[in-house]
Amino acid sequence: MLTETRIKICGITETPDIPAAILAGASYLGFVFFEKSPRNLALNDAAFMATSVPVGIAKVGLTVDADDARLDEILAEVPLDMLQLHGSETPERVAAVRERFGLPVMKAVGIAHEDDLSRLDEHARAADQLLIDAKAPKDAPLPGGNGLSFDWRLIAGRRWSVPWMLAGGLNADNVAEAVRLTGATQVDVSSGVESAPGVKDADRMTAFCRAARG
Ligand SMILES: O=C(O)c1ccccc1NCC(=O)[C@H](O)[C@H](O)COP(=O)(O)O
Repeated sequence: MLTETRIKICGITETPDIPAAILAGASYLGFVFFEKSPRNLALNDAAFMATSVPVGIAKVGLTVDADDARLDEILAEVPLDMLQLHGSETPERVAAVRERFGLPVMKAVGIAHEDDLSRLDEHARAADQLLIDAKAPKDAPLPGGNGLSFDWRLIAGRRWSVPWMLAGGLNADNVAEAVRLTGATQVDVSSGVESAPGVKDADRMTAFCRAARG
């Protein structure tokens, strides 16, 4: 059976990005709560934006090594459907966040070499979904959203016990090949659909979704 590729557009920063991303074909929208990011959202802005997301489109809150107090603060204001943990959270921390906040958790795992793959297995035991991303270089300003890809052959033919999403440096020109090589049924993009860091571009979102679905 053919399944349509599900798409997450991460780093939504403006309210008009929401209908543009949904019209393009996104099923998940990512809201970044990380101060160092050009896509960081103030809680009141995110809360306002969340009101314009229709039911059926998942609002994903991205945090980096956030403690319980920070997650409490975010969730008190912003009605999210899923948390994306994009720092160095352990499987134990992932399990604790699921338990305490009662939301599905997607754990981002950075891949650069074969050695990194064991972390996917460990996190598959704790998280609801995996987000398989490029490992950020040591001197990168951000732990994700850098527009860098990894060698997709590292995960070709591999499967995990939970749903997973391919991320890292995807764009309209390479996503079809990435899906073909890895067998991903879900993909995530941020920089590849921007005209500048933090500025989403409607035409790029449309081209990306079209290419992802072949
Ligand atoms: O987008 C950010 O600014 C960001 C900051 C801190 C951690 C993660 C961040 N973004 C993650 C993503 O947007 C995606 O989930 C993924 O890394 C793909 O990003 P890109 O390579 O830019 O498509």
